[in-house]
Amino acid sequence: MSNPAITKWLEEIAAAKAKAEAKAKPITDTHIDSAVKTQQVQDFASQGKEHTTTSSGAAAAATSSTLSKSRPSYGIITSYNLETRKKQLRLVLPPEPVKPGPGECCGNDCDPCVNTLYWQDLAAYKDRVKKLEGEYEAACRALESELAGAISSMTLESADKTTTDGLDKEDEEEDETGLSIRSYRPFKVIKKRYLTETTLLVICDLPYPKPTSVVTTITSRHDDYIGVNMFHVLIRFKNDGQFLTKAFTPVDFSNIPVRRNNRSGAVIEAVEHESDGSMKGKMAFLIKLYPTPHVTSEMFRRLKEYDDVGGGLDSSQDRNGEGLGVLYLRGPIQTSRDRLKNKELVAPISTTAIPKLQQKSERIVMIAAGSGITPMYQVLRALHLQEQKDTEEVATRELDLVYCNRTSSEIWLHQEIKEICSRNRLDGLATLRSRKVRVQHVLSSEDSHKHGDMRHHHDRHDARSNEHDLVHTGGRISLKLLQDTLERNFDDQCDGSFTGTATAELPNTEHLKILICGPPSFNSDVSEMLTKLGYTNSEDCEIHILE
Ligand SMILES: Cc1cc2nc3c(=O)[nH]c(=O)nc-3n(C[C@H](O)[C@H](O)[C@H](O)COP(=O)(O)OP(=O)(O)OC[C@H]3O[C@@H](n4cnc5c(N)ncnc54)[C@H](O)[C@@H]3O)c2cc1C
Repeated sequence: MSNPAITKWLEEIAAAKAKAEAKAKPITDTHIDSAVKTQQVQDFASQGKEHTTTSSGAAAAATSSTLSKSRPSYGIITSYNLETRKKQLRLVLPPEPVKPGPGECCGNDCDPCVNTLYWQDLAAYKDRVKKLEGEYEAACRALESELAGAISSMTLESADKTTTDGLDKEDEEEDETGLSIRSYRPFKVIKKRYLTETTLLVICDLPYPKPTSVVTTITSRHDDYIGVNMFHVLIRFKNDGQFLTKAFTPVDFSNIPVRRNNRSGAVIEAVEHESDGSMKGKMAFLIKLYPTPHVTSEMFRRLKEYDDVGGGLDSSQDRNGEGLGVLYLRGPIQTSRDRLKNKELVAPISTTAIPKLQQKSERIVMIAAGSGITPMYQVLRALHLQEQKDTEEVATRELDLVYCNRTSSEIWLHQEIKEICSRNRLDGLATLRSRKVRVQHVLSSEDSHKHGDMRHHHDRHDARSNEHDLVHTGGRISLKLLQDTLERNFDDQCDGSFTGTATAELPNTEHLKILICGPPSFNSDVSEMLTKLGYTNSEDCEIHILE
């Protein structure tokens, strides 16, 4: 004969278990990529120890009625002890956050930095533990007073709530693209291709963030700050047990119009040719490879495409350390320097400065070297998207790109930049038609015979479009070149659309934004030159060094 009281207890426990499992299911079946799910669980499991406290009854003999074992559960766990035939409560504390190890901070003063995240997590963890302990004490007291009778549904409710609350909150904070700003997650490498000996294209299986999540501000004419659109992603490797963290700026190849008869040299061609469009809109990185020994380059050389590795996705942290088909990413992130400027600039622009700035024509001068083109490309893409949405007449806008490399074979995104800067409509897509665009290439080690002995060699001139690729050979970026660019001192090879002044004085109707991105020595050289030329941060001139 079964004891009706025990039967009732067991029924209540089964009901509570079913309820908890039903609650757990949507979390386990979240939209996040399976790789991400595994990593989440693994993160929890590996990043701290679970602390358990048991109340009432022999814990060893207890048959626990907890949440699904497929996910970690924290909080007050209710179980039924078959030996003592008594209900018991157990407090399972969440894992304590783990202090970032050496190499987990990339040193670029990111926001948020892993160390900041750790201290925030630790403070939140302490609060959570304090709260849980308080609730546990209250639940134990309630249990003692209720021990003779049926379990209070209130207590169970509270236990369930405590157990899932924290996780629900974390889930709400998930970025819908699958990238997380707080933790590293593994993503499959779906394409690895050497574009040249020193340039590697890596595409991961996650969408490039949607314009709404990263480039919203540029779509509003009221927010004139270009910098908010630029972001990078941290890639973390594990090498010989040590973390190696580096920043990379993703490139977006979705909706780039590439002329069918003019595709040579285009990165997008390398991608689309082989993938039937399946790579479009994915997170792509262009990686500059340095000669051996260079640890970061070596990690990328060892990386494989996921399909070549085979087997199921193993989210082990060592997987990418072994060069297998997974990259651990965290982002999107802005550099702190950029962020500070955002704070400084957004406030005045969003209030009284708006009408004033709107009257001014906008000019952007981008000065890049090597892999420093990637954030500039983000700006070009953002402007391109903006123009696709713009239906109204726009104020006069000008854009200059000065791109420095050693040789023409090292130019990244050459064709893409040409296409995006074209005034023509291609495949039904508007490009930067409303801007006057000039692209200048500075090739320090280019064979001077190739382009003749010219400082300003006019490589291409098409009066029907905005494409004016000027090529300067046989020298690095100079004061003269910068001055000519900023003052629009171009010779008559241009189509006449640049008719600016010949003095360093800015026309008071113009708002100038200068963006600089290259190696540290390049950034400081260009900054010094700008100062010499009289260009400093002011109401009419913003200088952004992206580092
Ligand atoms: C916000 C941000 C975005 C970035 N985006 C990109 C990007 O999109 N693509 C990209 O490729 N990089 C990008 N970088 C640079 C990247 O993060 C690395 O810094 C770069 O790959 C150099 O690697 P490292 O820091 O390990 O080099 P380090 O070993 O610290 O060397 C620093 C520099 O020394 C030189 N050097 C070192 N070893 C050698 C060698 N063997 N031969 C020749 N020169 C050498 C190189 O100029 C190198 O950059 C970005 C950096 C930042 C901060």
